[in-house]
Amino acid sequence: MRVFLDAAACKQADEEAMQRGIPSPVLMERAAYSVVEEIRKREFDLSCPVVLCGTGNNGGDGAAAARILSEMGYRPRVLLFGDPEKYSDQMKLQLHILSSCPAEVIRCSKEEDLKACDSATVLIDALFGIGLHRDLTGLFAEAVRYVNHLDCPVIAVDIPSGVNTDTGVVCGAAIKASLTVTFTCGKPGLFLFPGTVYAGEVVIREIGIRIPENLDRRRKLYNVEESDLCVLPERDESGNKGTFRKVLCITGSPDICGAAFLSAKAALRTGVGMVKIYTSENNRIPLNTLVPEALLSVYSEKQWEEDQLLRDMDWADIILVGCGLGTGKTALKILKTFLDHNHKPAVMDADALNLLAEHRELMRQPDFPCIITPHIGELSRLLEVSVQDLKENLISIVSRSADESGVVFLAKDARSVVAEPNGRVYLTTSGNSALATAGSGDVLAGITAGLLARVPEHPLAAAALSAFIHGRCGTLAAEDRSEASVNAADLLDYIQRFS
Ligand SMILES: NC(=O)C1=CN([C@@H]2O[C@H](COP(=O)(O)OP(=O)(O)OC[C@H]3O[C@@H](n4cnc5c(N)ncnc54)[C@H](O)[C@@H]3O)[C@@H](O)[C@H]2O)[C@@H](O)CC1
Ligand SMILES: [K+]
Repeated sequence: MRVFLDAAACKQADEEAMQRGIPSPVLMERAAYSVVEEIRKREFDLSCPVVLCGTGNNGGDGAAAARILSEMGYRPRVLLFGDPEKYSDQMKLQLHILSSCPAEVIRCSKEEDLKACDSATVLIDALFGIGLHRDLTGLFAEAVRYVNHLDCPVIAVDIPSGVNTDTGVVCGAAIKASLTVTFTCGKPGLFLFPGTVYAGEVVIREIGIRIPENLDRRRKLYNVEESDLCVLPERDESGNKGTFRKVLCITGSPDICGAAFLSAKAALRTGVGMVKIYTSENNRIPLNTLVPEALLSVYSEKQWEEDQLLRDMDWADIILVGCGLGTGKTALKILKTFLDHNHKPAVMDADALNLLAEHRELMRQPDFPCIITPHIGELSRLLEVSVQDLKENLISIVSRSADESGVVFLAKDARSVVAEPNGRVYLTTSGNSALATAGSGDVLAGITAGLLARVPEHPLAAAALSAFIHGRCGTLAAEDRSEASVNAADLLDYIQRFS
């Protein structure tokens, strides 16, 4: 499991390191040295390294890196930006040490000064790090645009200047780096879009700063790695299909069958013992053909009976509701019955959430372990928050909503966010654009229900691991095909690697 910290948590970690007695210049020396090491490892042409320094400690890292390069025999050129009166103490100290080294230092005060970057063979971006707190304007923004047109490797120190550490949002303009050397741990902005595109390759370097124990839980994000799959229980060699639990999929509708197929098949591939699909009678023949392994319980729109659904719910250990369910009158009756009577761990997806958004009187804290799996559009309707706002503040909105609603959120986006009420928040980085295809969400819902069947008492683990597995399936499928040509049904073939 990796951990990402937001800007405030990084500052707290820095301060605690200094309180433990590690002086700031020591931390800065390690930070700068690790940047130089990563650059040298890649054998870039170092005949003309150019370093852009801002006024804060990120600039101090840049100045220290320039000094280390000059001590190694290179001839760096250092471009200083911003008002010298605003230099941080560490920046002043680093400039003082640099003054006795054979490095060319240029103070940039106008656009024309940017031409000093033209001969760069490697460019080190140390304008702003985690201390960025407003949009780039004036010469800072000009410098960023200028650098982004140069044809040389660009190495960002800690984070590409202009990228918001917590959200990945570009603040006016941002450096497009080929490599980012970041310190201590990942920052969300390096993995969220669009920041991740600006960061290029991300290397995390230890510099002797510990992750604080007493962090506000919203400041710390968890990131699933393959090794975390070990939390899933071993499969019982002597088990029967009952051992591996029964999932009821309340999915599909008179006009939609594919969602019922994809979610049921994904649950089966994840290791569920038995799947029953409760669906419209129109889907009987195609589902019998597509998923012969699943039991079917079909209803007629004209003669819908609550008792049949209640019996099926009673049969199940885990319930998945919503994929392709529709939002008509029968779908609403089905959802009401589910909400009124369910006590089993459940996953709510797609139309179950759309119906909730339309019939807000149905919303209440569930008294069963519940995961909801909305995409951004569904989340926007459910929370009555704009898509733009969600895109820019997904982590904070989702974690707050999980606290307020008492359900585990798996908010699907290019980087999915999983949050449990008053608990951990996960950021998923395993996906790619292959997952942005119709039916992909149904596969995810099925995997989530399948994992919930394995760890019914741990909905957070089920949600976080399913987002990870789904993302990995997208990556593996794209390796065999291409990101553009992967279809949702293709993802089913890769679930087995993780089951
Ligand atoms: N002990 C520490 O604190 C360490 C800090 N380190 C480096 O220090 C960085 C953080 O340093 P700081 O907190 O000084 O912050 P930054 O160096 O990121 O920048 C802050 C400075 O930029 C100004 N500023 C912010 N946004 C601006 C904008 N849009 N336009 C113009 N000026 C703007 C601020 O007023 C401040 O003067 C880290 O990212 C990392 O690179 C590393 O050396 C590791 C140790
Ligand atoms: K930077």
